[in-house]
Amino acid sequence: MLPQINPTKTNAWAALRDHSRAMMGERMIDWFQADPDRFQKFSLHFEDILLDFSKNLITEKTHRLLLDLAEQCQLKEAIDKMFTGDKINATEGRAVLHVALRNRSNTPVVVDGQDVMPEVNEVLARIEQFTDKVISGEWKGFTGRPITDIVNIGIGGSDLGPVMVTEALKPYKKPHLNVHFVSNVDGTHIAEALKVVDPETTLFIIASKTFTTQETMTNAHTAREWLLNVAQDESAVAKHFVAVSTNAEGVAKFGISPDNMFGFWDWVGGRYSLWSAIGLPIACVLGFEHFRELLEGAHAMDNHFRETSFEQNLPVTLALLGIWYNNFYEAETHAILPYDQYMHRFPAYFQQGDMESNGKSVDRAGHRVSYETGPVIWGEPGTNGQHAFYQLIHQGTKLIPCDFMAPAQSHNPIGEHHPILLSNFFAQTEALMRGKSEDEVREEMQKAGKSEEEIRELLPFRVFSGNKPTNSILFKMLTPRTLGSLVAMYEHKIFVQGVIWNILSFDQWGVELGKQLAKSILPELKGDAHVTSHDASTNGLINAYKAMR
Ligand SMILES: O=P(O)(O)OC[C@H]1O[C@@H](O)[C@H](O)[C@@H](O)[C@@H]1O
Repeated sequence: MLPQINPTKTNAWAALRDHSRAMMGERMIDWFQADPDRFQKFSLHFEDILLDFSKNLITEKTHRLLLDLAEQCQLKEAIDKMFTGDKINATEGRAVLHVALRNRSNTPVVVDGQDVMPEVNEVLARIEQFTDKVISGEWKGFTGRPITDIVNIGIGGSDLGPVMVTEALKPYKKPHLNVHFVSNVDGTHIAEALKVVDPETTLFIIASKTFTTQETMTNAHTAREWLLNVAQDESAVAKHFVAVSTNAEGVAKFGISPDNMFGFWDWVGGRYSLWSAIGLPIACVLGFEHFRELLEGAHAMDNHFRETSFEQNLPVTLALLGIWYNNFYEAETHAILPYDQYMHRFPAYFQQGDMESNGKSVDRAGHRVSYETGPVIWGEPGTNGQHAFYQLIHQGTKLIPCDFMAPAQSHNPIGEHHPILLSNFFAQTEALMRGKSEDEVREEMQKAGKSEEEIRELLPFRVFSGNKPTNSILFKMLTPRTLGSLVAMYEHKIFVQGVIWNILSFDQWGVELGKQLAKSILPELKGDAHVTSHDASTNGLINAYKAMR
């Protein structure tokens, strides 16, 4: 169990509250002018990753107080508990050990008196054997042809991680294998996927921790029918379907033999599962060697997180900065803005990672919290975002802390593309920090020959207040290892924030109610009977649907 400390009752919180008041009106640009070492003081390195957090609304005092908060909330003890298999997912009575899945040092990790590493290694070895067979063409479909297409059927954590990683690491993809992802229960999703694949050469991976998820089971049955429609022989299922799950019974019931099942364990949370057999599509299309490098990168970040002082610790630093804005500046959202097209699903991945983890309003004792917890996470790749929503970040009324991420080297160094992309990456954080004063706008307009009247009219619209906080995360190149480290960095950031907010980050009861109600509504949609069992709005909508269909 994690310690239960109300963060608002700590001395550090009170000090931060006073300090935040004293900080009103302070400007980052002045701090940069006053201190030539600000960048050195507020930047950290980890392998090929540089985190520059100097463009934040913090002084050395703020930093110290935030570090005090981490100490006073017993973060160190909490980290040790996670890594040593304590059942910190209290409402489900489970350990939280995605770190064991990528524990490349292979040191024992004990849960309920048993080292989990032999089992972890065994599944990894099976993944390697299987992916080698698929990639080499040794694995054949029901007519003896090798696999050309992999369709992963899963949703939430059983989809978002593999989608994000296979997109991010596309340069490492095996050219003769295509991967498709079907998650939505909307028939359109599977229909469109099936249009472009051939039943003789398609392998379906049914990925579901529980193997009961309605969307996944519905899509899996549709895929099975589609295959059997052509194959006309039940034995084809074994050649075209494999499962990734913790539910062996459910998998067998679906008709997939245990030989074609890759297991994982209840101590792997859905949104932390890409490192487990849920990563099977990743290993299949990138090759096991690249999947292993991804795990190694994450493991290196795990070691950094566990062993480095909070002051030098990347995930802890990101987490504390997030708390600073969330709890002392009333920021409600946080943007993740990768300047890398391959990372286009990275913000969506951490929407689940962060919001499903820290979107909680009761503390670890079950009492309603009196302070803000997890922010809304959102974002799009740069530079697209610049031409869409950056207007609000620059000139809107809301404070939006942003993480800007970019690789120094592109996998596609075509012409001037990468320098242009990076010039935007650097320019945006500079613009957000500096802003543009009235004097600067006036001077610029005068130089452009504008009349005094024009200047007076337009000036307020052309001013940028600046002083907007950003982190810049610059890394050498988007390799499997670096991606593994970046993902683990954000996972640990989420963990640190959950610890400090005294909430439980590893359950997700909030997704249950809608599922329950949908189950009771589904039978009501059959037939023409007028529905009256709900509130007036829900009844009205269901009856309108029945009249329209
Ligand atoms: O892997 P499963 O069991 O099909 O679950 C998929 C998703 O189901 C959702 O209900 C959960 O909120 C997610 O955390 C989970 O990843």
